[in-house]
Amino acid sequence: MAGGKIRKARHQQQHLQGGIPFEKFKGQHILKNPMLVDTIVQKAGIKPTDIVLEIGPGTGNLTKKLLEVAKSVVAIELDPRMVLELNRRFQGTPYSNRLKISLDLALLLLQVIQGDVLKSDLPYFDICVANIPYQISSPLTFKLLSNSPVFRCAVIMFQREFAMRLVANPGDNLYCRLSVNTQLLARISHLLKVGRNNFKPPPKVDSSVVRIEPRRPLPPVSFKEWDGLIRLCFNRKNKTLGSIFRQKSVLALLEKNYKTMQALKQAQNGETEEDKASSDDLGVLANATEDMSMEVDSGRDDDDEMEMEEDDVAGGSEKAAFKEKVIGILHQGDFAEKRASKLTQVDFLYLLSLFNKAGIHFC
Ligand SMILES: C[S@@+](CC[C@H](N)C(=O)[O-])C[C@H]1O[C@@H](n2cnc3c(N)ncnc32)[C@H](O)[C@@H]1O
Repeated sequence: MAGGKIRKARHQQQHLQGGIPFEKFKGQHILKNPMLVDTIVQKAGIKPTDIVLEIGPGTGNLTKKLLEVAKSVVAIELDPRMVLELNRRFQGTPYSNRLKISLDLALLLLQVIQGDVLKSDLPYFDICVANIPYQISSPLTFKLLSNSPVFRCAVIMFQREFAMRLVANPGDNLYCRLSVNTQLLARISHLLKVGRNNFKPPPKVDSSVVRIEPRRPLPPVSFKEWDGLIRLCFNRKNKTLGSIFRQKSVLALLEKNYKTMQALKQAQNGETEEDKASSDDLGVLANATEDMSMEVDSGRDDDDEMEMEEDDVAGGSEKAAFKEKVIGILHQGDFAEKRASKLTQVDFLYLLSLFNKAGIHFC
């Protein structure tokens, strides 16, 4: 019993830095390998004129190196104990002029902001460098990508599997809605594999550092439309698109959207809808709290049951005609026998344009 208590105390002791016990639910895994910190900072390509955004500075191991190469660092940290530790660590050092720490959010001079990055307005930054808590990976990525003004690049540590999903190509096992959506908005490259022993305490998973460079201009597509199509296609990514688009529920949704759009057009006296990527569209992304990171194919094998057959259709000539229209579009682009798991960005853009031209929308 006493031995158990001692073991427990030793175990907790391992997880202390500067007297702070780390809290796993806040993703507190501190970088303990200085060479790794140097490599991340070097790969980020920071210029002396850059303002760097760091998310989750923790006890400041990465912050210290960032301050050596950047013009300034703005850090957003959830845990007030860490903010105090940063304060303690940098006060009275040559860095303290460059990293002004204060809990007073009213002052514009603040460069460490205490708060939840997902709920904070992001300050201006040229480049983001961060070892983040993995549980916010997906919403944080889309929050950054919807940020305006656009930043030059983000160099971020993610859980390895999340990183591999970000960079996955058509045909890869991990190619998914997350890959297609992020690659629409950014160029993404894998920089570095990081083993779990580089952290204190070590997480249960391996990690990777990834570079994210926002695309500008954005492809001329409404993100809401795009994500509507991608979500449908990747719900069962290994099924043919013909099979997905024959499902009753899919046809019913598209027909409803189609009729709404027709009615709107009539109301607007024949005005045409233009599908542009607008800041409004990206605003949708910023509010996306859903996590699309680990979505998997629903794996259902019930295509035949779900499909809408002609004689199945109640009062159905209108519905049958709509189904024919949808399947016609798939054939027109040679998509009926293809699967989302193998389609490229260009394929999806073309498919969306065919649907939209026919007045069929996904949101
Ligand atoms: C993986 S640790 C990284 C610490 C430090 N950057 C390092 O590399 O040693 C993640 C940090 O993010 C902070 N954090 C967790 N959730 C956050 C959130 N929603 N917004 C801002 N910071 C958060 C944690 O308190 C923790 O300090």
